[in-house]
Amino acid sequence: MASFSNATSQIQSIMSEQISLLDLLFPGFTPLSSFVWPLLSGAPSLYGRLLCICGMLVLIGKYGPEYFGTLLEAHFTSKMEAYIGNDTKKLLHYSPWNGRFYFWHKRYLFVFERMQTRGELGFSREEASISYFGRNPDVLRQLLNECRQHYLGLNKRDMSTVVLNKKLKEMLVNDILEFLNLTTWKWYSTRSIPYQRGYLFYRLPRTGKSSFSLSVAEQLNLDLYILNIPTLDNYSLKALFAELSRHCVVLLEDIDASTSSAQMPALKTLSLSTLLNVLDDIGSPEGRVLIMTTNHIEHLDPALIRPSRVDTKVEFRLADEDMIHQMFFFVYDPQSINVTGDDESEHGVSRTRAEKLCDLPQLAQEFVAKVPKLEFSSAEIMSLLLANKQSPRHAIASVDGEDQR
Ligand SMILES: Nc1ncnc2c1ncn2[C@@H]1O[C@H](COP(=O)(O)OP(=O)(O)OP(=O)(O)O)[C@@H](O)[C@H]1O
Repeated sequence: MASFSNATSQIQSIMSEQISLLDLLFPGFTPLSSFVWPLLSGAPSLYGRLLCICGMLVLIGKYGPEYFGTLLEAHFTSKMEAYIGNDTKKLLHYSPWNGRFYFWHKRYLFVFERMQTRGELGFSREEASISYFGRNPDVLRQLLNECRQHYLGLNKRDMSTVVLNKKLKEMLVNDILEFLNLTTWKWYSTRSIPYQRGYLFYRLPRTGKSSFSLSVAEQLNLDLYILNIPTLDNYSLKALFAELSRHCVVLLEDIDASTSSAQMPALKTLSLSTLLNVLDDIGSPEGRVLIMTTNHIEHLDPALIRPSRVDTKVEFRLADEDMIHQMFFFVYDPQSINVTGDDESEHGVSRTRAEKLCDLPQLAQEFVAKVPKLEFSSAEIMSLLLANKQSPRHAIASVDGEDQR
């Protein structure tokens, strides 16, 4: 026992020299150790000491991970924080979520955290942060740049890849272009009319409503905000609209969810009156192109789509002759035809590229003639063509199940 006490007092004296250094790394080390050492060295019996050690281990087990986690975060990680909605110069897909997860990227360990906090006056606000275990802020910057590039790419959609009836597409693009014209802006401002334009894309699912909206923003180089109505509440919608940038496209998807609570009763805390107020807010940024989409126009409250809020209603229909024709050429675009593909040789005779291109208009006609008009969505026809992307003949054959392959 005496040797144990001597050893502990020696350790104590060595430790005291290094204490100031440990205190730098572990704040609170001195008061804790000055409390623990007397217990360990002065307890009356071995059992007493063992009891103290067990007590300490329990305490460390309970509070240690959190304490060391906080220490790690404070001293050994770099962190970037953002309030949701404070960056108006980027594409934004808004889907509220709370939680934290760890991930590896390029040999670094990162933590992504998203939380909802109560700000002043009790308003909730969302914060997001990314930390990594290391002290070089460039690593975080690189990660964010990569995420941004990836995200921008995800929401890019070239207008030529969205097949709509030619006349309808032209009408829509011209309408938006005219709205964004400087002369139009002057016209609105001299008459003190809010410089905003609203569209409702409605009717059938999988007909390209969202894809076309993305392509409008891409084509006209406008900031795009995609808001999914079922995931929004009153506060987040207001906060988002307050942060919109000038000249932007706001895509409100599944707008019927704002007037019907049948879909997600648990999540739905967005009221129609808030939505209407936000849309009418005269403080909204100028040049806002609002696009609402729905597959159930009959469920919409008439107030939501009255003329001052929605200027143009566009019905997205099933594929007509013109669209089927366009889709055929889109998939078998001459530039992308595989000229060496086996399926392109007939009766064992290999055919030249020029010969195949000559056939395309004829094949397109056959395909258009076979596909029933206004019966299939663009997505359905596209998927049939893509399944036979190496061979237009197989696509034609598979329209009515004639494909013998
Ligand atoms: N007109 C089209 N041109 C090209 N691709 C299309 C077209 N319509 C649909 N697609 C394809 O089908 C998929 C669904 O399209 P999209 O989400 O744009 O349709 P939507 O009308 O918005 O559907 P929903 O109402 O179900 O949200 C996408 O992968 C898209 O590429």
